[in-house]
Amino acid sequence: MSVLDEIRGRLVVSCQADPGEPLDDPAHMVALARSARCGGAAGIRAQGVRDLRALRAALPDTPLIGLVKDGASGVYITPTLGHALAVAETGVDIVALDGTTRPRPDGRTLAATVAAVRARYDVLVMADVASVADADAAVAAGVDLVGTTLSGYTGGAVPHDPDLDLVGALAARLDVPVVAEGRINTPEEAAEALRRGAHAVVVGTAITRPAVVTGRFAAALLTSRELS
Ligand SMILES: CC(=O)N[C@H](C=O)[C@@H](O)[C@H](O)[C@H](O)COP(=O)(O)O
Repeated sequence: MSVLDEIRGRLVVSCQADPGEPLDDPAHMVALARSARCGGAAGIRAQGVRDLRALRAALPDTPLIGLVKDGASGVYITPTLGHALAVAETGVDIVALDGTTRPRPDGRTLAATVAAVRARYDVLVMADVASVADADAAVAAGVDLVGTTLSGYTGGAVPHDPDLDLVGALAARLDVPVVAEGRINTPEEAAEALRRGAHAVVVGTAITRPAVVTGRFAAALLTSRELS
C-alpha cells in the first residue's frame, strides 16, 4: 500500500518539541510516536534531523512526514533546498516544506526546490500552505500533497479555531490530497475536517504538547477563581 493510502482517512500525530522543552529529546519523541501508534495513529509528523533519524529507526514501517524548522517566523518550515535534502536523507516518506508564495531564503522557487529534491530522493513533497492562492501555486509547482498547516501563521493574531473552511475549499478544488493541520484540538474537529474532504488529519499540540495542554487547564482554573 502506498503511504498516501496508508494515511487516507486517518490520524497523523505531530511529535515535536521546541528546543529546551522537557520533551526535547529524540527518545521522548520516539515514545510519543509509539504511544500515538498504540492509540491508532496511522502516521507521524516530526521536526529536525536528529528526531527524524530516531523515529525512522524506531518505526521503520510507519508513514513519516518530516520537516526542519529554522526559526519561528517568516519562511521557517524546511525553508531551503538544503533543509529539504537533509530531511529527505533521513528516510522520511514525505518531506514537508513551506508552500506559501513568499520568497524562499535561498532564492529558489518552490518548483525548483521540488524538482531538485525529487531528482535525488524517492520521496513525496507536502506543501504547508496558508491560503487557496498558496495551494494553487504549490500544486502548479508539482507538490504531491498540500496541508493547511500555515493558515493563521503568516501575520496577525493566530486564530483560536482550525481553518476548516480552507480545508473544504482546497479539497473541493485540488487534484492532490489535502491534509488538515493546525489547531485541531478536539476529536470532533478532526472528524469534521474529514467530512470537509481532508485526506488525513494532523494533530500535534492537543496530543503531544503536555505543557500547552496543561496550561489550558491551569488558565481555565485561574479564570474560574477570578470570577468567583
Ligand atoms: C505553524 C507551525 O509551525 N506548525 C508546525 C508544523 O509542523 C507545528 O508546530 C504544529 O505543531 C503542527 O503543524 C500541528 O499543529 P497543531 O500543533 O496546532 O496541532
